[in-house]
Amino acid sequence: MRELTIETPDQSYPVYVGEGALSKLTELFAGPLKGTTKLLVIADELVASLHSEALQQALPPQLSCEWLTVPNGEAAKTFSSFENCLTFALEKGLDRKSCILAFGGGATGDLAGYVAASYMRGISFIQIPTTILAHDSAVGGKTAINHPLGKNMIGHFHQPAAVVFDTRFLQTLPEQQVRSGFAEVIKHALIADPAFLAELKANVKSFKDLSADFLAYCLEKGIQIKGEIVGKDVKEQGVRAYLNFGHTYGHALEAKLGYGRITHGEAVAAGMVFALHVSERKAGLSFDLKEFIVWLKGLGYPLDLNNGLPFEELYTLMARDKKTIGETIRFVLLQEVGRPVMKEMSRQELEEADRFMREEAAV
Ligand SMILES: NC(=O)c1ccc[n+]([C@@H]2O[C@H](COP(=O)([O-])OP(=O)(O)OC[C@H]3O[C@@H](n4cnc5c(N)ncnc54)[C@H](O)[C@@H]3O)[C@@H](O)[C@H]2O)c1
Ligand SMILES: O=C(O)C(=O)C[C@@H](O)[C@H](O)[C@H](O)COP(=O)(O)O
Ligand SMILES: [Zn+2]
Repeated sequence: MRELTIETPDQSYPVYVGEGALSKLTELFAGPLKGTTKLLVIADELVASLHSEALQQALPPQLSCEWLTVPNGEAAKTFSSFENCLTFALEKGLDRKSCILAFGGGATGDLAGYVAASYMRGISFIQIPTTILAHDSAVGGKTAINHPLGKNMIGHFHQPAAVVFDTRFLQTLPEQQVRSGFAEVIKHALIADPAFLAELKANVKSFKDLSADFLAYCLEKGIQIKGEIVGKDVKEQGVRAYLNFGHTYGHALEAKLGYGRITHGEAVAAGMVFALHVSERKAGLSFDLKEFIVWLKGLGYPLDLNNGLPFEELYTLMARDKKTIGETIRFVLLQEVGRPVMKEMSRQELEEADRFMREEAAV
């Protein structure tokens, strides 16, 4: 197990990552979180059915603990689910010294983090992620639920007190979720580290033979890259937006197709191909996009997600992206691998890239 630290100007917190990380929970409640009155575990229902015993055994026995399961996956990030969590917390008498434990993937983490950010104007929470993708979502304090008109539109920045990432949970992840999580690993490599991208391409030809050691290395790398960026710009006034590479188009696909119909990582993978294509035209990127697409397809990423979707509707959704200022849609592009830049996009440029996805990337 490794300990990484996320340092922001206002706070710093540990990320424990590796086999057995759960054992850190007792230390946390004897140390920085001493004085906690009550725990509330908000758990993905599927994750609870697979792994609740392991978490139960790792919790400090002296603390009273309530459990609430929420729908698995994206269905957790709704207004009604948010309200249920708050009602449950009130009924069970959580106070300002209580602590929420988010147990599941990014969807549960985003929901539970938002509940923690909102309850009594903010109580502490710990992320206990169970997916590969959550090496991204559990770090950095973005919490949110979805709105039918846009992904993650309602939320807060609220940093966890700690991230306890026990990689033993990953053993039960289905391949589609491994693929989804790896899209964010690839994103971290693309925006920050060409050598890491080369390692990924050389070592990951299929998700079936991914070694536990290489996976652990990828998770640490991703967390380090993300942590460094978040530390410079917690509330996304500047460089943090680079972590949104591939997300403007990706989020539009997720919203249009219906949250949870495709995985977040699948949407981001398509969004990255879209953004790389634009980067070649607009940001001077020199990149073998064809080879990259072949690699992604070989790994099973579907790149035809816009099939049958009118561009007009994707455009409306992209225009509502959080990076949009006034009428101007802004995209994160790459000048080189590891050198992102923000650019304003015209409707014509977006339409051309959407056509590229339909006619070239997908075939
Ligand atoms: N806050 C952030 O910075 C941030 C970053 C990236 C993504 N996100 C958000 O995270 C969400 C995606 O997260 P995710 O990919 O973890 O998806 P998820 O939470 O929807 O989980 C995916 C599926 O895997 C199942 N699952 C989770 N852990 C499992 C395990 N150990 N074994 C078997 N099944 C398991 C879940 O029940 C679910 O069906 C999206 O909503 C996305 O917007 C947030
Ligand atoms: O942490 C960030 O900043 C990111 O952009 C990470 C993304 O992978 C993540 O999907 C995030 O939730 C997207 O943020 P949003 O502000 O576009 O909703
Ligand atoms: Zn993401």
